[in-house]
Amino acid sequence: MTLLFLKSILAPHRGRLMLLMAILLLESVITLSIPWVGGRLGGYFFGEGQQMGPVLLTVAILGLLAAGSVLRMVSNWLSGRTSETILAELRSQVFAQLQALPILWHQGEKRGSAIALISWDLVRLSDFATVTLVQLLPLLVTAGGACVMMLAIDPTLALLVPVLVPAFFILQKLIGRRLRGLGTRIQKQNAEVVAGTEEMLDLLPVIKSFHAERIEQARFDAEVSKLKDLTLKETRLYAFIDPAIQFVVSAATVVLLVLAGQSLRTGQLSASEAVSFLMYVALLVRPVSQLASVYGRVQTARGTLERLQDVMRETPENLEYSAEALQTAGEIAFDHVAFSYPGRTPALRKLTFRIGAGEIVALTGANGAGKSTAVGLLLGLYQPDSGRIILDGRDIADMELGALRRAIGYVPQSRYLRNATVRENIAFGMPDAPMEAIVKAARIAQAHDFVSALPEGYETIVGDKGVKLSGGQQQRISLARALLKNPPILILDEATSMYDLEGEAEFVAECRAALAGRTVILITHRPASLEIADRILVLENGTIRSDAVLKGMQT
Ligand SMILES: Nc1ncnc2c1ncn2[C@@H]1O[C@H](COP(=O)(O)OP(=O)(O)OP(=O)(O)O)[C@@H](O)[C@H]1O
Repeated sequence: MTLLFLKSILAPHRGRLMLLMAILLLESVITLSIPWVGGRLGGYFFGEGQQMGPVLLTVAILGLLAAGSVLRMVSNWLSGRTSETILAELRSQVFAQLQALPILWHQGEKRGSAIALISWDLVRLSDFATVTLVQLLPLLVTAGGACVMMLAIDPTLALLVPVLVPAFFILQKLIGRRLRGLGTRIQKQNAEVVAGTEEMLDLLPVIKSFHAERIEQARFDAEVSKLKDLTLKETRLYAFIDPAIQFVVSAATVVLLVLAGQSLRTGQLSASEAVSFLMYVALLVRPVSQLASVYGRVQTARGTLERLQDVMRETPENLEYSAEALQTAGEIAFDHVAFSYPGRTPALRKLTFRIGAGEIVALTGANGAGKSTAVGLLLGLYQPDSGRIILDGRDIADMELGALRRAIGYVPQSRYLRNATVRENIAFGMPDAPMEAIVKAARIAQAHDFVSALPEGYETIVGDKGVKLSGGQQQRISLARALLKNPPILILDEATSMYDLEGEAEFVAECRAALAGRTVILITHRPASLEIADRILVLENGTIRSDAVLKGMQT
């Protein structure tokens, strides 16, 4: 299962990986030929007659070594390049998938795990593919080739094989069993550490004001300590693998040395064969040790692959849309809509109301009454458990999600600003918006005056999440952003809750003209904002408590 998934990830890079493997295989063949030539040279010094003279043999060895080095340079470069390409592609795919996954999926996820996946886990995975996986066959060829050559030189070596192979296998099994699962646990714990850091940065003003640094530090240190313990477990295993394998291989080397010495003494082996044999023994040590760590790395990579697979196999939202689908008059109807968040009591209960095209409706009610949830359903962020939401006579479930969202301008309760200029924040999702339109939207949202007074006006950087602006200023920019989109439907979720009274009054005064011809849902508790509305819908406990038409307002 994981193997198939790995295959699908690597499929686009098969050509490069194959080329890399071919170069490594060639390098293995060259490596394998060196002891053979070395044997001839050694034999010469022991007085054996050789077809080639010592100079030629030395040149041949140097030539082979140089060719090996050149191949290694090429393979290093190609492996690095392929690794970076795979990493960039995987990061892009995971980012796209994370953006397309429903909000509810993200809410069910551990904080920080997505960041850990993109920043850390994927690096391990691309390294695994381009180093560990690609090296596997060349390593086997080098190790196997050395064994075959040794067997050809001295078949008594065959006696060792039944002893060594099971020993190696048992060692691998023992370690592999322990490493399995450890990779996944390390990956999860790493996500906790990332999440802790992220949360601390988010909460820093609160942490400082509550003087909670020590408590937060202790909480973070506990997570780091857990990660350290897990990583140490892994390090201990790797620390054990290498020397253990080295010991097995060295012990075998000693036995082989004795066998070779014995054979040389009895004349079964010629001097050149003995030298070649010893060089093959020496050659065997590195690939066998590396093969041992390949096994460990496979086990840890499995954890990362499973995590990646979990994310990638989730069904993303379909955000494709055609331009024509954007046309809407803006008549909205909720028809017996029910919805519960996972594991919670119903947030909406048979919610039924209608908003005419071009109407301005205030949605009000106590905290937790379900106002934001209703809006979330209209935006297609969540799907109703039962009932229908109808836009211009069509169930939104049958509409293209992208088209639906393009038709709605939404100012959420939280102010989502990015660390960019005021202009870029207002032109969010519309990077080519003309400056006049940006200024016009800012004027209606009562943002223009304060923005103009900023040191660099519309080019002023607002800081992370808009931290260099006041709450009300951030809110004005969020509102300007939604107005710039010029959507047929506008949803303002407490969009003016942080406006000062004057700013709100000015917005309200300009609002009627600015919002004319649009369907507007205002979620608000503020009397001034309620004044803009043609109708007030009061929500209580997930359903409509009252639906009042404000006659005086209908002009
Ligand atoms: N992501 C969520 N997961 C689980 N429950 C949620 C989630 N968001 C809201 N709820 C619950 O759903 C109910 C409705 O919440 P909602 O945010 O829609 O209320 P609201 O009317 O917008 O409140 P407020 O005036 O405080 O903004 C509440 O009981 C709330 O606890």
